[in-house]
Amino acid sequence: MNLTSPGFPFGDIIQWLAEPPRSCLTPALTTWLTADGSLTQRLRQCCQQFDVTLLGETISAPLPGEWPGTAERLWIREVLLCLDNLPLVYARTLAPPSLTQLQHRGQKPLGELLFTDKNFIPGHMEWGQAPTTGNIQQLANTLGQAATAIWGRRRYFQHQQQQLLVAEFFLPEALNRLPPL
Ligand SMILES: C=C(O[C@@H]1C=C(C(=O)O)C=C[C@H]1O)C(=O)O
Repeated sequence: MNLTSPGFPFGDIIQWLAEPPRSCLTPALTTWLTADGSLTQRLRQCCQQFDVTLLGETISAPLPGEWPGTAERLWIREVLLCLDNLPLVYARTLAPPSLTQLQHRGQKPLGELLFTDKNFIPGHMEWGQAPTTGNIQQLANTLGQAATAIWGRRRYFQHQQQQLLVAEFFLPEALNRLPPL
Protein backbone atom coordinates (compact mmCIF):
# COMPACT_ATOMS: atom_id res chain seq x y z
CA MET A 1 0.00 0.00 0.00
CA ASN A 2 1.49 3.33 -1.06
CA LEU A 3 0.26 5.96 1.38
CA THR A 4 1.11 9.62 0.78
CA SER A 5 -1.23 11.54 3.09
CA PRO A 6 -2.19 10.80 6.68
CA GLY A 7 -5.86 9.91 6.68
CA PHE A 8 -5.82 8.42 3.16
CA PRO A 9 -8.15 7.01 1.93
CA PHE A 10 -10.77 9.71 2.53
CA GLY A 11 -13.64 8.18 0.63
CA ASP A 12 -17.10 8.07 2.20
CA ILE A 13 -20.14 5.91 1.61
CA ILE A 14 -22.30 8.11 -0.62
CA GLN A 15 -25.96 7.74 -1.58
CA TRP A 16 -25.65 8.37 -5.31
CA LEU A 17 -28.64 9.88 -7.14
CA ALA A 18 -29.62 9.47 -10.77
CA GLU A 19 -30.37 13.22 -11.05
CA PRO A 20 -28.71 16.29 -9.48
CA PRO A 21 -30.89 17.77 -6.71
CA ARG A 22 -31.11 21.20 -8.33
CA SER A 23 -33.24 22.66 -5.55
CA CYS A 24 -30.43 22.55 -2.96
CA LEU A 25 -27.60 23.64 -5.26
CA THR A 26 -26.58 27.11 -6.40
CA PRO A 27 -26.98 27.66 -10.15
CA ALA A 28 -23.20 27.96 -10.47
CA LEU A 29 -22.50 24.69 -8.67
CA THR A 30 -25.14 22.96 -10.76
CA THR A 31 -23.28 23.96 -13.94
CA TRP A 32 -20.07 22.40 -12.60
CA LEU A 33 -21.75 19.27 -11.31
CA THR A 34 -23.39 18.60 -14.66
CA ALA A 35 -20.59 19.71 -17.01
CA ASP A 36 -19.39 17.18 -19.55
CA GLY A 37 -15.86 16.85 -20.89
CA SER A 38 -12.71 17.07 -18.81
CA LEU A 39 -13.07 18.77 -15.45
CA THR A 40 -9.31 19.33 -15.51
CA GLN A 41 -9.59 21.33 -18.72
CA ARG A 42 -12.45 23.43 -17.37
CA LEU A 43 -10.64 24.14 -14.10
CA ARG A 44 -7.44 25.10 -15.90
CA GLN A 45 -9.38 27.93 -17.53
CA CYS A 46 -10.28 29.36 -14.11
CA CYS A 47 -6.78 29.84 -12.72
CA GLN A 48 -3.19 30.81 -13.43
CA GLN A 49 -1.76 27.65 -11.91
CA PHE A 50 -3.44 24.23 -11.83
CA ASP A 51 -1.96 21.38 -9.80
CA VAL A 52 -2.91 17.86 -8.82
CA THR A 53 -1.95 16.91 -5.25
CA LEU A 54 -1.81 13.16 -4.87
CA LEU A 55 -3.38 12.05 -1.58
CA GLY A 56 -2.61 8.41 -2.26
CA GLU A 57 -2.96 5.37 -4.45
CA THR A 58 -3.57 1.83 -3.31
CA ILE A 59 -5.12 -1.49 -4.25
CA SER A 60 -7.92 -2.15 -1.81
CA ALA A 61 -11.54 -3.18 -1.42
CA PRO A 62 -14.13 -0.55 -2.42
CA LEU A 63 -16.43 0.87 0.24
CA PRO A 64 -19.66 -1.02 0.86
CA GLY A 65 -21.98 -0.43 -2.11
CA GLU A 66 -19.43 1.79 -3.90
CA TRP A 67 -18.71 -0.46 -6.86
CA PRO A 68 -21.51 -1.88 -9.01
CA GLY A 69 -21.26 -5.67 -8.81
CA THR A 70 -18.68 -7.56 -6.82
CA ALA A 71 -15.05 -6.51 -6.70
CA GLU A 72 -12.54 -7.90 -4.30
CA ARG A 73 -9.87 -5.32 -4.84
CA LEU A 74 -9.64 -2.20 -6.95
CA TRP A 75 -7.00 0.36 -7.74
CA ILE A 76 -7.95 3.51 -5.84
CA ARG A 77 -6.50 6.99 -6.39
CA GLU A 78 -7.41 10.11 -4.48
CA VAL A 79 -6.27 13.62 -5.33
CA LEU A 80 -6.93 17.27 -4.67
CA LEU A 81 -7.30 19.52 -7.70
CA CYS A 82 -5.76 22.85 -6.77
CA LEU A 83 -6.30 26.20 -8.46
CA ASP A 84 -3.65 28.81 -7.65
CA ASN A 85 -2.61 26.64 -4.71
CA LEU A 86 -6.16 26.40 -3.35
CA PRO A 87 -7.70 22.89 -3.20
CA LEU A 88 -11.17 23.12 -4.78
CA VAL A 89 -11.94 19.52 -5.75
CA TYR A 90 -11.38 16.20 -3.99
CA ALA A 91 -11.43 13.30 -6.47
CA ARG A 92 -11.52 9.54 -5.93
CA THR A 93 -11.02 7.13 -8.83
CA LEU A 94 -11.67 3.39 -8.74
CA ALA A 95 -10.59 1.03 -11.49
CA PRO A 96 -9.73 -2.63 -12.04
CA PRO A 97 -6.05 -3.16 -11.20
CA SER A 98 -5.51 -4.47 -14.74
CA LEU A 99 -5.92 -0.93 -16.16
CA THR A 100 -2.29 -0.26 -15.31
CA GLN A 101 -2.03 2.77 -17.64
CA LEU A 102 -3.98 4.70 -15.02
CA GLN A 103 -1.54 3.95 -12.26
CA HIS A 104 1.47 5.80 -10.89
CA ARG A 105 0.64 9.00 -12.73
CA GLY A 106 1.63 11.02 -9.71
CA GLN A 107 0.61 14.64 -10.28
CA LYS A 108 -0.38 14.19 -13.91
CA PRO A 109 -4.15 14.58 -14.20
CA LEU A 110 -6.01 11.39 -15.11
CA GLY A 111 -8.21 13.51 -17.34
CA GLU A 112 -5.32 14.01 -19.75
CA LEU A 113 -5.45 10.28 -20.41
CA LEU A 114 -9.19 9.66 -20.08
CA PHE A 115 -10.08 12.37 -22.57
CA THR A 116 -7.33 11.70 -25.11
CA ASP A 117 -7.27 7.90 -25.29
CA LYS A 118 -10.34 6.99 -27.38
CA ASN A 119 -10.52 3.64 -25.62
CA PHE A 120 -11.89 5.44 -22.56
CA ILE A 121 -15.53 6.29 -23.16
CA PRO A 122 -17.25 8.64 -20.69
CA GLY A 123 -20.59 7.33 -19.50
CA HIS A 124 -23.40 8.46 -17.26
CA MET A 125 -23.13 10.48 -14.08
CA GLU A 126 -24.60 10.23 -10.61
CA TRP A 127 -24.69 12.88 -7.90
CA GLY A 128 -24.33 12.77 -4.14
CA GLN A 129 -23.58 14.71 -0.98
CA ALA A 130 -20.64 13.96 1.26
CA PRO A 131 -21.82 12.96 4.75
CA THR A 132 -21.67 16.01 7.02
CA THR A 133 -19.60 14.06 9.56
CA GLY A 134 -17.61 12.02 7.05
CA ASN A 135 -14.01 11.85 5.88
CA ILE A 136 -14.42 14.29 2.98
CA GLN A 137 -15.94 16.91 5.24
CA GLN A 138 -13.14 16.31 7.71
CA LEU A 139 -10.60 16.73 4.91
CA ALA A 140 -12.20 20.08 4.01
CA ASN A 141 -12.03 21.13 7.65
CA THR A 142 -8.36 20.13 7.78
CA LEU A 143 -7.81 22.33 4.74
CA GLY A 144 -9.34 25.22 6.66
CA GLN A 145 -12.47 25.35 4.53
CA ALA A 146 -15.86 26.22 5.99
CA ALA A 147 -18.09 23.34 6.98
CA THR A 148 -20.72 23.79 4.29
CA ALA A 149 -22.45 21.04 2.32
CA ILE A 150 -20.12 19.25 -0.09
CA TRP A 151 -21.69 17.92 -3.27
CA GLY A 152 -20.08 15.75 -5.89
CA ARG A 153 -20.67 13.66 -8.95
CA ARG A 154 -19.28 10.41 -10.17
CA ARG A 155 -18.83 9.48 -13.77
CA TYR A 156 -18.61 6.00 -15.26
CA PHE A 157 -16.01 5.39 -17.95
CA GLN A 158 -15.94 2.33 -20.17
CA HIS A 159 -12.67 0.81 -21.32
CA GLN A 160 -13.34 -2.18 -23.60
CA GLN A 161 -15.07 -4.71 -21.33
CA GLN A 162 -14.13 -2.93 -18.12
CA GLN A 163 -15.30 0.19 -16.35
CA LEU A 164 -13.88 2.74 -13.96
CA LEU A 165 -15.49 5.29 -11.70
CA VAL A 166 -14.33 8.86 -11.16
CA ALA A 167 -15.88 10.81 -8.30
CA GLU A 168 -15.30 14.54 -7.89
CA PHE A 169 -16.44 16.58 -4.90
CA PHE A 170 -16.43 20.37 -4.96
CA LEU A 171 -14.97 21.62 -1.69
CA PRO A 172 -16.55 24.60 0.09
CA GLU A 173 -14.09 27.13 -1.34
CA ALA A 174 -15.10 26.06 -4.86
CA LEU A 175 -18.48 27.67 -4.25
CA ASN A 176 -16.71 30.99 -3.64
CA ARG A 177 -14.14 30.73 -6.44
CA LEU A 178 -15.68 29.02 -9.44
CA PRO A 179 -17.82 31.12 -11.78
CA PRO A 180 -20.84 29.54 -13.46
CA LEU A 181 -19.91 27.64 -16.57
C1 LIG B 1 -11.53 12.69 -15.12
C2 LIG B 1 -10.77 13.76 -15.06
O1 LIG B 1 -9.58 13.72 -14.38
C3 LIG B 1 -9.46 14.54 -13.24
C4 LIG B 1 -8.17 14.20 -12.61
C5 LIG B 1 -8.12 13.26 -11.61
C6 LIG B 1 -6.80 12.70 -11.13
O2 LIG B 1 -5.73 13.17 -11.60
O3 LIG B 1 -6.84 11.79 -10.28
C7 LIG B 1 -9.29 12.80 -11.01
C8 LIG B 1 -10.51 13.32 -11.36
C9 LIG B 1 -10.69 14.29 -12.41
O4 LIG B 1 -11.24 15.50 -11.96
C10 LIG B 1 -11.14 15.04 -15.70
O5 LIG B 1 -10.25 15.90 -15.91
O6 LIG B 1 -12.34 15.19 -16.03
